[in-house]
Amino acid sequence: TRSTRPQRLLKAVQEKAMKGDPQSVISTIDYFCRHSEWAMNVGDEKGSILDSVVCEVSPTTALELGTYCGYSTVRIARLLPPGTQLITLEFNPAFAAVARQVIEYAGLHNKVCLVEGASGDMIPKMREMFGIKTFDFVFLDHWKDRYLPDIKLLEGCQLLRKGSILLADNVICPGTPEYLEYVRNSPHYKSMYYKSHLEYTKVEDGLEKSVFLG
Ligand SMILES: O=C(CSCCNC(=O)c1cc(-c2ccc(F)cc2)cc(O)c1O)c1ccc(O)c(O)c1
Ligand SMILES: [Mg+2]
Repeated sequence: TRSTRPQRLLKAVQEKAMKGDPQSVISTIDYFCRHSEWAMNVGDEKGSILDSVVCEVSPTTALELGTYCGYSTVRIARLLPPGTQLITLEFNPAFAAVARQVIEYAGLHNKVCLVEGASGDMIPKMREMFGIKTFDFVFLDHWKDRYLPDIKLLEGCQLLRKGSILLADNVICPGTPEYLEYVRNSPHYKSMYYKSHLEYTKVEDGLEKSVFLG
């Protein structure tokens, strides 16, 4: 049967990237998505903004919602010091299977814990599963209509603390209107928009960074 796009992306990584070298995994995926097949990774342009926010926050506990092929997982984990933990949640088992191999190929499996499941089910289990008190950093990149319910769930489960940083992908394209309206108008968040482009295209998109004020 025909291979899937994530499988073809993984093959490109295994054939062209340097094993154990996160930057070469990132560059290989970006090249594949620009020159072979577009894929919904955060990409290099928004990825640089993601890098700068991760470096600024230097989180000890981080959560990613929506792993896909593991591209942003590798981007985040490569910047985390030893002893820190990135938990990444993926709903789709086929995506998760590819992501595990991309993360492993980059040599970052000791910093990342990939959990398969729906965010709505898994977020309430985070504390008991991982001994997490609160998340310093959350990257939202999963189903766009899950962004708002999931941050309300994070608040409800006391998994955010004063100063926790949320960074949301695709707030323009495909768009997350309810989420944007909430974080930009809620007294519990201070929000700012980083204008950019949809990965590998000239279409406008951007990242929204929101600080939880408690
Ligand atoms: O990860 C998933 C599956 S949905 C993939 C989300 N991402 C997108 O849909 C996505 C889409 C586009 C895009 C596609 C076509 C266009 F024409 C334009 C833009 C770009 C992106 O950057 C994206 O991130 C998940 C679901 C539930 C869970 O509870 C969970 O934990 C995870
Ligand atoms: Mg995205």
